[in-house]
Amino acid sequence: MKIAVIGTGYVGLVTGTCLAETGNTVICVDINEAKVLKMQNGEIPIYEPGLDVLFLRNIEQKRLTFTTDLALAVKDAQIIFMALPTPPGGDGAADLSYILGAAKDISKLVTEYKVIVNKSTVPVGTADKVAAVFAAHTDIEIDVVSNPEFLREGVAVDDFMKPDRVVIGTRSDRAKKLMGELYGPYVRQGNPILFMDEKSSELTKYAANSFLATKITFMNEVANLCELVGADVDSVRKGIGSDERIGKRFLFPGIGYGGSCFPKDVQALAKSAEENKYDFAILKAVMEINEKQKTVLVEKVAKYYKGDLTGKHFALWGLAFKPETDDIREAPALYIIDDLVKAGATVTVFDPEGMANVKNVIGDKVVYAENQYDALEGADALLIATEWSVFRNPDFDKMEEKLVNKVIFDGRNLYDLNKMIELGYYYNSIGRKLVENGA
Ligand SMILES: NC(=O)C1=CN([C@@H]2O[C@H](COP(=O)(O)OP(=O)(O)OC[C@H]3O[C@@H](n4cnc5c(N)ncnc54)[C@H](O)[C@@H]3O)[C@@H](O)[C@H]2O)C=CC1
Ligand SMILES: O=C(O)[C@H]1O[C@H](OP(=O)(O)OP(=O)(O)OC[C@H]2O[C@@H](n3ccc(=O)[nH]c3=O)[C@H](O)[C@@H]2O)[C@H](O)[C@@H](O)[C@@H]1O
Repeated sequence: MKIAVIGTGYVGLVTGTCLAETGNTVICVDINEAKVLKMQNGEIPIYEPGLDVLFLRNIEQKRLTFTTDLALAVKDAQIIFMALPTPPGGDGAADLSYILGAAKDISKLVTEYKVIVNKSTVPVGTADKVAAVFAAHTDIEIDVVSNPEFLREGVAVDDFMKPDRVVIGTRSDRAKKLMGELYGPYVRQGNPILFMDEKSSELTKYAANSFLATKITFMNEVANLCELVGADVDSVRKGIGSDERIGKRFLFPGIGYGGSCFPKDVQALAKSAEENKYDFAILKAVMEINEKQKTVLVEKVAKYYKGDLTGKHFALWGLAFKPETDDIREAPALYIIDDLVKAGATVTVFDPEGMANVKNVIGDKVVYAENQYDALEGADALLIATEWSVFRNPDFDKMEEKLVNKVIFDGRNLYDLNKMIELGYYYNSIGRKLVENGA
């Protein structure tokens, strides 16, 4: 099939590349000229494991092309995907200006039937709004379909190629048929395509993200309680996760959920409820608790230094909001840096992929180390904000040579408590026993 994808961010580029991989001809459009030029030259603009191989192969086989020319992309496309930003507006509701603006631009270019697919995360009713934009500018028949994306950064290719489910919101049989054909290759293992109406599809996306954010938040609360009562959150996590009704995944406590989606989507769903005069109380609690959770690591640090961090120097491992991505949007590490610097401390950071993006945002607020061990040079303590694999089994001898004190504040529970006792560390993690003085 001939496909156009508008927006080549984390979702658009993965969507375009993976659709090309199953034999479709895909043209991707972006307004960022520098980015498009890069991609035309075979350079991938984001770090996403496994995507580079597919990206290059499909460019080489001429199934995947890039342009800034919307008219060129729209011309032959049977299906047009919009994978555009939906950031929070001033009031927390999703800002639809990218979507509605692109819809208007596309509506002026269509000359025959097309399926317009909204892949961005958008509030209930957006498909109707997009359809209204088209109706205002063209008489050509189109169908607007809601097809939310559930991929996770870091494993996006796998999530797209083998999705748990594909959700397609449309009441048009013609659009249903085309979308069903397009997604056929991705559901061969029996994972379902769930057809539903547009509104249910739009709400499914927000409900999924908000449910997952709630699950994490619940565990963060359990972890905080574990510390107070002397229980171990790892044991509790396994204890409840073995119950299939609860499930093992997304039960890891930490320093608050971050990223470009959970924070904005929970907020947008709460706003949507409010607009419909519904008090979605649990979402308000989730947001409030998550704000608090972002501060727990620095609070532990402050307590250890009796409230005075002036002149202290810290190493921070992990900047990306999660491992295996260079995405730093709403990364807990950024809040930690802010709090430490405000308290008069200095920070040296290391992240395998997120350093360039952080430098663009906060410049020389911190020192950037060449590798994880250099980051420890002269540090009073190490803080861990992201669970990259390279941090899981480090060379503790090397660490000891560089760290001024054997002190670790771990926001991701990477190390075994007995090992920390054996190595003689002060080790403060989330929801687990505090290790100090070899016990
Ligand atoms: N990042 C993720 O893991 C996921 C994101 N989503 C949703 O997908 C949507 C897109 O998210 P991301 O890919 O993360 O965004 P992004 O910010 O990474 O990418 C958006 C891209 O759209 C381009 N763009 C902006 N206006 C344009 C226009 N008028 N024409 C062409 N290109 C334009 C930007 O230059 C940028 O390259 C959002 O609604 C998000 O909530 C859904 C599932 C996963
Ligand atoms: O709509 C989106 O953008 C996407 O949002 C999340 O994906 P993503 O943000 O890439 O990453 P997750 O793995 O979900 O992690 C989100 C945040 O939750 C945190 N988290 C996750 C799992 C866990 O057990 N504990 C925990 O604190 C992570 O550290 C991270 O800060 C969802 O998992 C995807 O299904 C969805 O498509």
